[in-house]
Amino acid sequence: MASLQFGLSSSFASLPTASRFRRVSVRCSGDRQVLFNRIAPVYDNLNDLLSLGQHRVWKRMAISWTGAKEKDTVLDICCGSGDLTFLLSEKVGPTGKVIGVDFSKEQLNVASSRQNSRWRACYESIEFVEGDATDLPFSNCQFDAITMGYGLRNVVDKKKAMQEMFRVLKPGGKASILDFNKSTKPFVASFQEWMIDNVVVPVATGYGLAEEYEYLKNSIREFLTGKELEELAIQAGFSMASHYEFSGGLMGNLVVTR
Ligand SMILES: C/C(=C\Cc1cc(O)c2ccccc2c1O)CCC[C@H](C)CCC[C@H](C)CCCC(C)C
Ligand SMILES: C[S@@+](CC[C@H](N)C(=O)[O-])C[C@H]1O[C@@H](n2cnc3c(N)ncnc32)[C@H](O)[C@@H]1O
Repeated sequence: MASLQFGLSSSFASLPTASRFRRVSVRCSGDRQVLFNRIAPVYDNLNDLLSLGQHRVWKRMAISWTGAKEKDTVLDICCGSGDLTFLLSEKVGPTGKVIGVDFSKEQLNVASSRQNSRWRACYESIEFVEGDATDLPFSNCQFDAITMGYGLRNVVDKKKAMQEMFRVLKPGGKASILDFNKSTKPFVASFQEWMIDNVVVPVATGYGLAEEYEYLKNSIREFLTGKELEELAIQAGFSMASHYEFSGGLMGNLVVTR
């Protein structure tokens, strides 16, 4: 039975469109919540189109790094429309438990309707919950593994999000954090920005979402490098942290062990 719990309310969702955005300057958490609500109806299609389907490969890699197995209880933070949540449920099976958490009601609605529209025994073990990555509505040491795909970069308080991941993971549990890589190589960083300016934004403009996708470039500029992410994880208490770059350095995955 599909399940969707709503714990928070978006005080920004009812604002008129004109007051929701100022060009590319998406700074506070409420603005980001509005942004992800707005892109929800086209988010999955655009990911397939812009990455030429590659994001599915990156997500499978992220899942394999969690070490999740049958019967585990696992969490997908910033689950959005649920790609990683569904993949996790295939790993833990119908006897496991999977929770997808996100603060965008519209993304959760897409995730929930995907859960209802394609039945698989393992999808019965999924629960979607509305909540904030910096204040997770779960008790300490509850999860065997965690995923977070393209989430951490969008969270305003990244240190708090990392501390929350540490708190809810069981000792020995792993979190796998997939995102754009903030490369230290000037050529890679320039190519990434070129792709966003010349491919991503023009395509998104066709969907009336130019500003929402322009935000990507600044969010990567303001993100942490692989080394800085490893340091943040160690400061949050994790015993091991390794960051891997792939797809020519465009993408990265941080793997941390509690
Ligand atoms: C996975 C993709 C986007 C996720 C995504 C993440 C965000 O934080 C957003 C924030 C605001 C709006 C939208 C998003 C969002 O969609 C798609 C990524 C596509 C890449 C920009 C382009 C990838 C190019 C390639 C096809 C890879 C080529 C690899 C080659 C080996 C060099
Ligand atoms: C780019 S999407 C990624 C969705 C999905 N994980 C994927 O890989 O396709 C980022 C998601 O993070 C969510 N998000 C951003 N900040 C958040 C926060 N502080 N708490 C909960 N969710 C958040 C957004 O609502 C959005 O659904």
